Amino acid sequence: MSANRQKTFAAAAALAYVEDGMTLGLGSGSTAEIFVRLLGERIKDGLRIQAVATSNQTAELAQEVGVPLIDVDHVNHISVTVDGADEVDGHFQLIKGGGGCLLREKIIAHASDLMIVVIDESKLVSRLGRFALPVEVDRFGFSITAKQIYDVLRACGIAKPDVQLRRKGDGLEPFVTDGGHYILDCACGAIPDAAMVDYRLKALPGVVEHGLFIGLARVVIVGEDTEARVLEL
Ligand SMILES: O=C(CO)[C@H](O)[C@H](O)COP(=O)(O)O
Repeated sequence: MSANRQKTFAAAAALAYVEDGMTLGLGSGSTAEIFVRLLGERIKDGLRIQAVATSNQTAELAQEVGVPLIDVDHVNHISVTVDGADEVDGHFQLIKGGGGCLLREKIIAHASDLMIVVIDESKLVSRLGRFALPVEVDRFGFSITAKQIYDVLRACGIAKPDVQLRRKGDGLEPFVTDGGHYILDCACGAIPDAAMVDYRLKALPGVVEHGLFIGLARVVIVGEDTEARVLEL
């Protein structure tokens, strides 16, 4: 069955958490985009909400489908954020950033009363690390930072980390985030202690943010072939 169908079940189930008058955080990526489109339909039917977007791409889509956006610096309170993920483990720890939006996604998730993650079944893992961990870094001295990240990952028990600068589709130019930073994709294989990696990466001066989301998600909605399964912490 298609991942797209599963993503649609998950995104549709997240609408049950949306109430009139809320300010929502809108995640990024294909599953979050399905949610934004469904939200746009609800708004046409009379739902009244406002939203902040976690990427320029999501902001453009929200405008296209009629979801009212508010400037992030004019937001007092975010009730619910709905976002996708690249991996989710049994403790609701996530790897995010496959789309390169992890910094804004983490800022908004952290500021929200509730983060809901919407995924297809393929994203559930017993241990994080099969998906390369994205780390957003300042462009200045990124090669130095890459070496430091390698050393941190080794010190965290990852035997052979592979740290690669993310490039655009053409493979020539580095990928640049909405915030103007580079992404280093760190293939780890498996991450034995995600909390330690989180702590030690954040201590590096060149690291702006990384894609480990720990202690943020409280609801995970897994799209399956015929329905969505709602997991709550
Ligand atoms: O973290 C993200 C973007 O930075 C996305 O949420 C993540 O990559 C999942 O995307 P998709 O729903 O397309 O599989």
